Amino acid sequence: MIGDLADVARLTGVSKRLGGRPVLDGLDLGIRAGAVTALLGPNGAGKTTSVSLLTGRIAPDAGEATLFGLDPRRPAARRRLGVMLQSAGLPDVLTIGEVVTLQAGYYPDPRPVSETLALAGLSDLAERRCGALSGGQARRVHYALALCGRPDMLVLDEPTAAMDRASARILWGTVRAMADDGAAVLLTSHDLAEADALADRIVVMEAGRIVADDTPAALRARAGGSVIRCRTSLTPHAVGLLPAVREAAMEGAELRIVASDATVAVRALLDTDPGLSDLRVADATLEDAIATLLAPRDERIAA
Ligand SMILES: Nc1ncnc2c1ncn2[C@@H]1O[C@H](COP(=O)(O)OP(=O)(O)OP(=O)(O)O)[C@@H](O)[C@H]1O
Repeated sequence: MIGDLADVARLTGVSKRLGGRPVLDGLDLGIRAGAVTALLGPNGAGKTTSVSLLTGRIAPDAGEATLFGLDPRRPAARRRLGVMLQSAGLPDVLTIGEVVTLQAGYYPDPRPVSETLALAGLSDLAERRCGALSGGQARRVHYALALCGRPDMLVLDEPTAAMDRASARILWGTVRAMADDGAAVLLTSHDLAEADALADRIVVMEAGRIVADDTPAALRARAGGSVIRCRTSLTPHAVGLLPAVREAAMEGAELRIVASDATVAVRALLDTDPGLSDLRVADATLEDAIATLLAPRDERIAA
């Protein structure tokens, strides 16, 4: 909630143009302490731009960005921030232990290097040169660099993108522990299973606006009970009028239907289109909920 005292970072009425086009227009977003907030949305929605504004990498054209109550570009604010970006280089000739030691030296109260390496799952790789790392190992080093200063706010941009599931689970566990310890964590991800597993709160952006801001459970509940997929000659509009159908939209060549009662909806579908094929029914997931939120308006028929 905007104005919440527990917000450690905040965008208030922020507008930003990039390349001559409006990217954000009057955006309000507060990031809370002690919680993991996931920023989700399709490519180009404005997630990275929002993160760049909150972390002081760019300044708003209008409105205000604050970090710990200060302009995010102020060193006093940035010292309390740990950031893991998608694209950042590492010095090839230094070892992992050396880059972490170097980075920790910039902070007033850093973690011991051995603790940082352990949290990032890098204890066995401390002597390895950064030029000889796999993509997933390099991501773990970036994670170590983000958390070595014991930050009050941790910003993770697609943190597990190149990681295997085991490394991702280590990261999720330590991120959760830091949030439980009081840190504000802001995460962007295209991995909805990651967001569902980790986030206390999910903010969905589309075209520079916030279209949902809720807990994962509340978002899932919004998608309804079940999702039905099938091939049918019926239009989404016709299916939207059937009993128990909440929404219907094309997804490639298939029709995707959100139903409050799958049995009632399936019976009506089969009665109306005996030629219907490839029928599948599943519980609604977070991915379904977000697909529903982001479906093009003219394809989405609410019953
Ligand atoms: N430096 C720039 N110059 C011009 N346009 C830009 C610049 N940076 C971003 N944009 C545009 O701003 C919009 C939002 O970009 P942004 O990177 O914030 O999206 P995103 O939600 O992070 O996307 P992704 O999921 O692809 O990372 C896009 O249309 C993008 O093309």
